[in-house]
Amino acid sequence: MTTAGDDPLLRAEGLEKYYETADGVLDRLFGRSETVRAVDGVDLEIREGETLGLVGESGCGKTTLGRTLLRLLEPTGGTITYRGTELTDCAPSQLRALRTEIQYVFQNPTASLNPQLTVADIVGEALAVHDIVPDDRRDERVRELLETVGLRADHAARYPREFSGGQRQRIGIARALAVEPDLIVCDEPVSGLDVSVQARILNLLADLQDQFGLSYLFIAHDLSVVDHIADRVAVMYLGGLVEVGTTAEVFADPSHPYTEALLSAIPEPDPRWEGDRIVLEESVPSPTDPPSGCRFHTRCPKVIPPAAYDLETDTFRAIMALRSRLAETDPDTLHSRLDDRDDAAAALRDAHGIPRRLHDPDADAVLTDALEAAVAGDLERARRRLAAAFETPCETTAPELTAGTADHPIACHRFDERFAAETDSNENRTRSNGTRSDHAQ
Ligand SMILES: Nc1ncnc2c1ncn2[C@@H]1O[C@H](COP(=O)(O)OP(=O)(O)OP(=O)(O)O)[C@@H](O)[C@H]1O
Repeated sequence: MTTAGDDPLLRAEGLEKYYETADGVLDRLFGRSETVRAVDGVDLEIREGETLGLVGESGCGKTTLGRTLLRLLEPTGGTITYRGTELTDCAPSQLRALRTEIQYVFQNPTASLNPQLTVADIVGEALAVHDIVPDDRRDERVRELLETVGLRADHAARYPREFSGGQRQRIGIARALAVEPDLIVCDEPVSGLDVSVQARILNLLADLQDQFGLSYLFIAHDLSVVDHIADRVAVMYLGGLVEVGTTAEVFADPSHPYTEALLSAIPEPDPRWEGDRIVLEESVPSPTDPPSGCRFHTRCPKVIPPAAYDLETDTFRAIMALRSRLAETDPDTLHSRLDDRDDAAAALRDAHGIPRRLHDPDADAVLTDALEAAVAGDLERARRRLAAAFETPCETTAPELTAGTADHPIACHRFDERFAAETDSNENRTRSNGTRSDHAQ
């Protein structure tokens, strides 16, 4: 279906969409506004005739990216090029013309269809606005479109409320098709529908693609849906893409730890999937204050431990959790909780799942010193000691979507040669886990 190697149909480079949360002038005046970095430097290509799946947890910025690509939302940075024309520079009249070529199918068909209008009006409106067919042919064209999406021609006279969820989504698809687009952004088009209805809508989209040579950006949080429909998949985390590749490759051999975790969470994983189930702790951090370096490092099961110490990833993750707990803790609160405990330092280790003695004596000495400082009330020293000693490259350097291959790029230091030494020594530790474990000490 794809024509890899040709110029892409649409290309986004360094695309950004930041929201300002200030409600008005007063909020801005008193500095009560926050910047939500919903899409933060995305490079993306959609190729002619392909379906590109866009996946990620709720709040990662998928909808914002989809809508910004069409300039339904104004980008705050970066460029979007469609068939060689830069959308970000387009005058409104040119953009209106291009809108016939790129369409959007909304997640919630009920909310996106005006309940006051008949189906003929809803689908016909697009024909009229863009002057697609002469007025006297409009009704006929609406009836044809309804039949194309598997509805009956006589449904034209009815109102959206008279249809089921799946039928409403077909109306949304007919409306998008009316202007004879080349590219349709489908935003969770089957979520909320029964599984059997989902399958019928997905089949319809595939048939329409074959019939009209359409390209799709298919946004979904359900990876099994994407596995069925997408040629390639782009994985999004907290405003950025972390991995892009063919669906077959990404599903069979996910590289980014975030992709691995998403795939492992599918209720009935793909038979090609051979990894363990990975439970991601906590939810996606706020895009108003995203973590430094790799945004996923705070949740990453494979975060790279510092090269200076011989630490297993699990132990290092536990130390990171202690670090972030101490960074957030008020000194008085900590002191009052630990004050009357002789074993306060050991209790802090236990509470975070850190072994009473680390295998690496140097690492243990730093940790012991930091815990003693914390227990003595010198939280600042504890924080400094931990931050200086237990710093991961994942928190200091943001990975770019350049590791891996050109066709399967991955934004993860584990695939970046610059961090090969750290990654290799960590992999060796993990492999030798059977013979030695921090937790066995
Ligand atoms: N109009 C807005 N103003 C401020 N913040 C917004 C706005 N719209 C979305 N956001 C925030 O931007 C981030 C990305 O939201 P977005 O809806 O694009 O994510 P998503 O991956 O599509 O999530 P979902 O699957 O839940 O729709 C979220 O933190 C969201 O709260």
